[in-house]
Amino acid sequence: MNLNTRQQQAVEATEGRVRVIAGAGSGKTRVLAHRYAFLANEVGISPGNILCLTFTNKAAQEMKRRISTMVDRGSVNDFICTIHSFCAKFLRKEIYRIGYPRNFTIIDEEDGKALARQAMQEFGIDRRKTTAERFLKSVAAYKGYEPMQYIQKHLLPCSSSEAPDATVRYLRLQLKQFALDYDDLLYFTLYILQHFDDARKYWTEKINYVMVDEVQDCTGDDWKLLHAITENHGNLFVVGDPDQAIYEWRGANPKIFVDFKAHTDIILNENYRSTPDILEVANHIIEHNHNRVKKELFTVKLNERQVVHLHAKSDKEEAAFIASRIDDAVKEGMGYGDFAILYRSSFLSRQIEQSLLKLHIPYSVWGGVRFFERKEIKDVLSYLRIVATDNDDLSFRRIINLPARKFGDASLKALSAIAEEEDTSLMTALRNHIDDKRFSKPTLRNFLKLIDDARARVGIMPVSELTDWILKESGLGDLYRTDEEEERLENLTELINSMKEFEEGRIDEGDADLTSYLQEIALYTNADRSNDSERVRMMTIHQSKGLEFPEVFVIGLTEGIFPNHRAIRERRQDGEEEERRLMYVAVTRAERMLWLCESEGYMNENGALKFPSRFLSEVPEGMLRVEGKLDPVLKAGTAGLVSMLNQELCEDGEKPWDNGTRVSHKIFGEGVIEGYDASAKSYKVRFNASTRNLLPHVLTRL
Ligand SMILES: Nc1ncnc2c1ncn2[C@@H]1O[C@H](COP(=O)(O)OP(=O)(O)OP(=O)(O)O)[C@@H](O)[C@H]1O
Repeated sequence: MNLNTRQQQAVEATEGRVRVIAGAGSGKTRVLAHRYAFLANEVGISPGNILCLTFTNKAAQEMKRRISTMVDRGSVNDFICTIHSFCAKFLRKEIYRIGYPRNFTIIDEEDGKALARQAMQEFGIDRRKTTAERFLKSVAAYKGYEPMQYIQKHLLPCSSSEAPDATVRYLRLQLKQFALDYDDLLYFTLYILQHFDDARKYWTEKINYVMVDEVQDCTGDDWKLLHAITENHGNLFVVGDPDQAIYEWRGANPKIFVDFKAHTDIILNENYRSTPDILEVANHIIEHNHNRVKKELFTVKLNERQVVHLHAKSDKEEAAFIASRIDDAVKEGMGYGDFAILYRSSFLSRQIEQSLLKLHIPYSVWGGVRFFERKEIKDVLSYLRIVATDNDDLSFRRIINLPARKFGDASLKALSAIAEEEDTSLMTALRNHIDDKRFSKPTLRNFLKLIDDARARVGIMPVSELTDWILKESGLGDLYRTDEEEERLENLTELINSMKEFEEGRIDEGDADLTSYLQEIALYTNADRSNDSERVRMMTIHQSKGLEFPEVFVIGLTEGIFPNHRAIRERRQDGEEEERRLMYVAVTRAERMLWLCESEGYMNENGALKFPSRFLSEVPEGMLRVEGKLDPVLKAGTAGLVSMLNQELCEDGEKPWDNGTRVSHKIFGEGVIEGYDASAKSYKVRFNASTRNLLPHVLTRL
């Protein structure tokens, strides 16, 4: 099977709780795929009883592809997916229990923002003060605080009122459309598992084996679901790498993985991806983290080219160097797809893009604007959503005047008032009041007819054909053709291609209907769809997770940018360590050649001089070949900047004790603080007989 002893052991450890701590490039994807095949082929478990969870949709597709080469075709099923898409599948079957229709909608971040804006506007929240994004964060915190209570209180259709504020209003808008965001998918699934015995019995008996990839990036709620779903059989196999935990800032909790009590523990530390030099750089950097499970990666591969520290005089020069290196290498026989350019923050891509364009090097930016978040894609999907259900007010608002139907703000306001009063959706209100003279226009009648005609075609036409039909009949296609934005038409063609792929994938299951498509698509991101084998790939390091490339450039390695000082200021040591893990992820993406790039100049943020990242100094002298003229003064500059930041954090962290705090001193006895001198960092302490100014280290707080 082409596995090493430990990998083999992991594959065959099928029963109970198994934890695999897998270093970068140590073959965890391979282990997961083989384990699935082992369960299906050797142990004889039906794939319908195995749940294999990946971090992204793209990873799920890749996993399916790998597994399909090892098992019968019928064995690759829908239970190889992300946690959120598992929840969507679960809810499609079970959500009726709490009064929701099976064709509930899933709202992504953009949809959420639109709802947020509406709620904020109604409650007069100034959008210059609170952005929709920030508002949504507070909603998420509200939900996450007591998810079960929040569902009962706000999201069950029978739920009763609470004095409305913007958050409550937002939740009502969600309920009105039966719309679930990503958090809700998880919470609703947990809710049903906890509150409906027969549902719990069915699912926990059905799922005999659960395997989870990238488990270090699971949140506490994800873990709750893993425990709930394995309650019956107890077979939970988790794979992850604490050194690659890069989503703590978003609520992931890698500590749960580190503390997980398994029946079987396996460590994979043989790396098959990178050359020894690259690994050594990675090992040296990650060693600087204190909170980690120590594991040293090794490889039997041979070195090819030394890792380079590229130092340029300006970011323009840095970009030009990279473009010309790629150009030369391609002339010597490498492919554009062999290169990846990784960065901490997306603004760093612009300069490189310009240089690549200059040399006519094909490239793609992953996640610039995510494919399914582009305007034209969302417009078409909104049409499809309205065809699927009248309840979707968001989609209605988006398309009712697209193309123009003489339905402006005033009409929308009038219709909204009616819908609110009658407690129906905008679409239903329009249907019921089409004879009202405010709405009785041929354009609007045509719109209703278009939607009804499309609805009659659902189930007869595949989704791809239906979409094509809507583009023609609605006039949307023409609109984009006159838009002069070539890209939009290309994207629409690509959307229809994606639908065809979806239909082909589902042909055996008879599950390629419009609702399933819309639910699936709501979970997609741009990274899920690109076929970039002939292009240089540019992406943030977060997006590079799980990928590998022969040659990698990590750009913008400037202290402050990477590690990002904002992250460190906000989360102190945790922030610094997560930045370092991000660096570790970046370095370990490279197979044969690695460039660590930075340049001189000034920071955008504050105009200060740029200095090389501390991560570069964490690699022992001589291990990196320096390209460019690196003045030793710059290194000293980095050290100065780091210590200044530490100093700042230290001072911030030492909040002085309040006046009145009781303390004791070896000689003077007990006393009470009466003041603090920030410049001397000393306290004024009153003792029985006198007052003294003393430094904190001689005082003990009582
Ligand atoms: N036993 C093996 N023999 C040969 N090659 C292997 C073996 N195991 C894994 N590989 C190869 O090593 C590379 C890394 O494997 P894989 O992508 O599964 O690693 P990973 O642990 O998921 O990495 P990361 O966590 O860094 O994303 C792949 O190219 C894979 O084919």
